[in-house]
Amino acid sequence: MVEKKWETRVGYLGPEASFTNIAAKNFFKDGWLLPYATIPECIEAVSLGELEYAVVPLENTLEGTVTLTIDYLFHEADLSVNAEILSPIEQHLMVHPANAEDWEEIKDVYSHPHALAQCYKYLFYRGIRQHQYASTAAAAKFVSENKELQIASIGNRLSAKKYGLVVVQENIHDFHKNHTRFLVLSKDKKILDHEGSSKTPKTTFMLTLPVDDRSGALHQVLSVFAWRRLNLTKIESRPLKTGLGNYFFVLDVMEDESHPMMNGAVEELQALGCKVKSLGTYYTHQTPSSPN
Ligand SMILES: O=C(O)C(=O)Cc1ccccc1
Repeated sequence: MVEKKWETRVGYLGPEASFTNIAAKNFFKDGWLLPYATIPECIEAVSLGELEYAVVPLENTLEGTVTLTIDYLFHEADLSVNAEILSPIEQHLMVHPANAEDWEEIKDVYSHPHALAQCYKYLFYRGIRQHQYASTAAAAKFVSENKELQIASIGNRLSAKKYGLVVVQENIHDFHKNHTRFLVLSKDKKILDHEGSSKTPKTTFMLTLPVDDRSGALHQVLSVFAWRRLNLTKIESRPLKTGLGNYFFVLDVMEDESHPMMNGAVEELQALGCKVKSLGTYYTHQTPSSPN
């Protein structure tokens, strides 16, 4: 492969034509985009210095957090968020052209767990079995290579085109307001400003509560933000993996981490006995719906 030294190396959850690929292409118009088979491999490539940036899915309106991403960022990696990309998501059912006529007979469908979950009602009422794949595009590729299995995949129109599949049912996601939030990650704390980005700073914190298990600890954490009028747009708990009842929290705050109120909030949280880590401040970039 010819090395394109002058370009920014950007990894994404691949293969080509995944939703993540479309989001990454929209944000890094001149980047050298490199597909990775899994989210951890993509994140790891940034940690190892093989890539400057990784683009990975974080959260979806219908199915919530991509736990693999958030858990890997907490437990395994030390990266910062430089931007978030919001993309409208439409899920289509696609099959190999050889199975297009009898597509209604198909009983097995492959896709990323979040894509399957976004179409839960559609699949459930038709008695279709779900099979998880690392990404929607990887599932489309698998379907294209296995026409004798009479299977379908769920994903975007570009992946159908790329892997030679036929869309047999459009927009099968259960709710219409379907968006996915992708993160742009790197080793450095910085805001990647993009033409058309929101310019509204958002900061993501990860924190653990004091170890003494005192009652009202989470209430104290929330009040640190509340009295400073720092607006939280998300709080989520995830297992610390050290025992039942032990969690870390992810908080999104609509402010720049260098703001004096944010410095004060972090200091107060530490004084309460919390361990706090900021993943950095970033802007939001919205993309149009998936290309055809
Ligand atoms: O990028 C993809 O294609 C993925 O499989 C992750 C995903 C799944 C569902 C919606 C958006 C991204």
